[in-house]
Amino acid sequence: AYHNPKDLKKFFINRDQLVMDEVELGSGNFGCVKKGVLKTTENNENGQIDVAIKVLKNENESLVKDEMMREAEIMHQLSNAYIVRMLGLCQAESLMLVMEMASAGPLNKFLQSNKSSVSVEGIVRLMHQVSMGMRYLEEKKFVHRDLAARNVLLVNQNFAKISDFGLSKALGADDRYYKARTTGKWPLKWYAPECISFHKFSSKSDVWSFGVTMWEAFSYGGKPYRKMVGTQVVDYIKEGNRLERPSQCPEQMYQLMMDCWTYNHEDRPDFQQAEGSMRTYYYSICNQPQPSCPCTM
Ligand SMILES: CS(=O)(=O)c1ccc(Nc2nc(N[C@H]3CCCC[C@@H]3N)nc3cc[nH]c(=O)c23)cc1
Repeated sequence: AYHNPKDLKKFFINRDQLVMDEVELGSGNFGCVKKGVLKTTENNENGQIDVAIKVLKNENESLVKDEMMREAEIMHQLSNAYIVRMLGLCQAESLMLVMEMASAGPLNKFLQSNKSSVSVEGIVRLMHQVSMGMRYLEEKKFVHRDLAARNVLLVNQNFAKISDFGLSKALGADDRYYKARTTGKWPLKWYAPECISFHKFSSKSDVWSFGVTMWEAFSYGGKPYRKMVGTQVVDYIKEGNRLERPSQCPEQMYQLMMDCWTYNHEDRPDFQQAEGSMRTYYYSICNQPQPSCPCTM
């Protein structure tokens, strides 16, 4: 179970501050994510913030509740422009995780329905933002363990944020990886070989997932390894095969993806290197002068 729940105490929101829509934004095996509004009284100004509320379905299971508390504890330690923020927890009809709203939703869905209006340069910008968020996680020694286009959310078509920390782990100060004791419902198509063979998760395995997420983005929300199931992908990769270059994907971006899919994690780039490659390429193609921080679009 999580420790020091009192740290999260000041993050508890009382139920009458929340107005929940019936609209369901998405769902997973934990429950669902709903649209809502958080009423605030910042410096006695009555305001309200759009929020996304993660609601547990079978609340009674303390296991699921513990998992959400651990997710909250991780998000509580993160503060970065390219990572979805947690606003607080609410214990009411069920336990709820109140998060920042990214109203354009998951990257894969957005690209599937906006192929014509998002340029390759726009995708490079979004994936550079994801690499900056992941570089921050790497520096803070957190492993995400579920990086995929479905878990990259868009504020708008120029601004991406990493979400869904349900599988994330904080590494010990001198740990180089997290060792999972049991396997779960794992997104095998996004997992590096060492995750599947040895259950070892590190920022280097997140780099592998970043490569698959890049492939999804440059395929405008395409599904990776279309004709295969997860276990077939393991052999496909072992034999040296990799996802093919999406038709719109620039050579340099495909080269970076291939580097992210280096079989041996020691020879894979880390996010400091991957972010540097993304930044160099992005600045080389975008024609407008660079604002100090790309998120001030
Ligand atoms: C374009 S849309 O109206 O379909 C739409 C869909 C989803 C969202 N937003 C979110 N979705 C989801 N969906 C989860 C649901 C469970 C599977 C993984 C998804 N990332 N998690 C979060 C979390 C924090 N903040 C969010 O805004 C958020 C916004 C709009």
